[in-house]
Amino acid sequence: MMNKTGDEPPPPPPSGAITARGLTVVRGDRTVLRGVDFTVPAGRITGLLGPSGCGKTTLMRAVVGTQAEVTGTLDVLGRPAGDAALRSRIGYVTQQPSVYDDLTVRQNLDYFASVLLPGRARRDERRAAVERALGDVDLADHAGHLAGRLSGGQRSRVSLAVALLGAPELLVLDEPTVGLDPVLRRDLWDLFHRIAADRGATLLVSSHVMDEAERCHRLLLMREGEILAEDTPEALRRRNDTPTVEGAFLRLVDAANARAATANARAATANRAADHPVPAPDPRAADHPAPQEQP
Ligand SMILES: Nc1ncnc2c1ncn2[C@@H]1O[C@H](COP(=O)(O)OP(=O)(O)OP(=O)(O)O)[C@@H](O)[C@H]1O
Repeated sequence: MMNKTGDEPPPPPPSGAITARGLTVVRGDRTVLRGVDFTVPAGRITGLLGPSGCGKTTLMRAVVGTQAEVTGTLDVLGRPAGDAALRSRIGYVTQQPSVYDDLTVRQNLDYFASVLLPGRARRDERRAAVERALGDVDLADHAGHLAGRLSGGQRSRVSLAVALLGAPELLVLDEPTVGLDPVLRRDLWDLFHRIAADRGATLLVSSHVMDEAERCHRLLLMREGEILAEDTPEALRRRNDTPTVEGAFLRLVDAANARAATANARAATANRAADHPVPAPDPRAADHPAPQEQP
């Protein structure tokens, strides 16, 4: 209830950059996310890990506000997900690099900067944003190269540079390292860490490669539309008594499967009982009570 006298302080903002409670998403006839709860802390790199099809992209789309049929509570940077005020505060890189192959790296950035920071009055701001983004992703030396002639890793970095143009507080990166060789993957992860450390930005990065888990400050482990666990890699390894996050994930999957099997067995027993109910007592029996057992 609002306090009309204004003598009560406003509620504190949620502690995480992202807080989800009972988040549910239906796509077509499928419930893809099933009432999930999670928190993404500010200024850290959170890895969203799980097998293909478990709902990582759907969760990210809900966070950036492009997903329909979302229910539950989802706060992003202190506002409800999808709020118009969040648009310039979030950078989103989809799985498909969204760059124009027939433009140079700089032309791509100039174009997206003109959409993000329109108008003559902002020309200097645009130039500065483009230079900063080129430097952030270490592509200043390739600014004049056609995007279509770049390697996969360089194209990924152009997509990332586009997302960095508006200096977003939250970066949502959907499988940014997929298809890259180990050296390029390591370089990109180093870049993510620099962005988090230098800018204090929050990163939510999805992957289905478990060894990338070790590079994150914190993890959300997903499976079949549910969050199996959220914690640091170290805590997940320790708690599940395994040397790798992959081992922890497999143990959590086994435990979830065992719980599901128990629940299914209980439901089957209840259904059988419903199909073969115990007959109601015959009211006539009350007139002729069964003989009592004698001690
Ligand atoms: N437009 C859609 N309509 C109906 N179902 C969809 C749609 N898009 C995705 N799905 C389903 O939602 C589920 C989750 O998909 P999602 O893309 O979120 O998974 P993911 O974990 O990101 O997978 P990947 O790692 O392969 O990208 C999948 O079973 C998929 O078939």
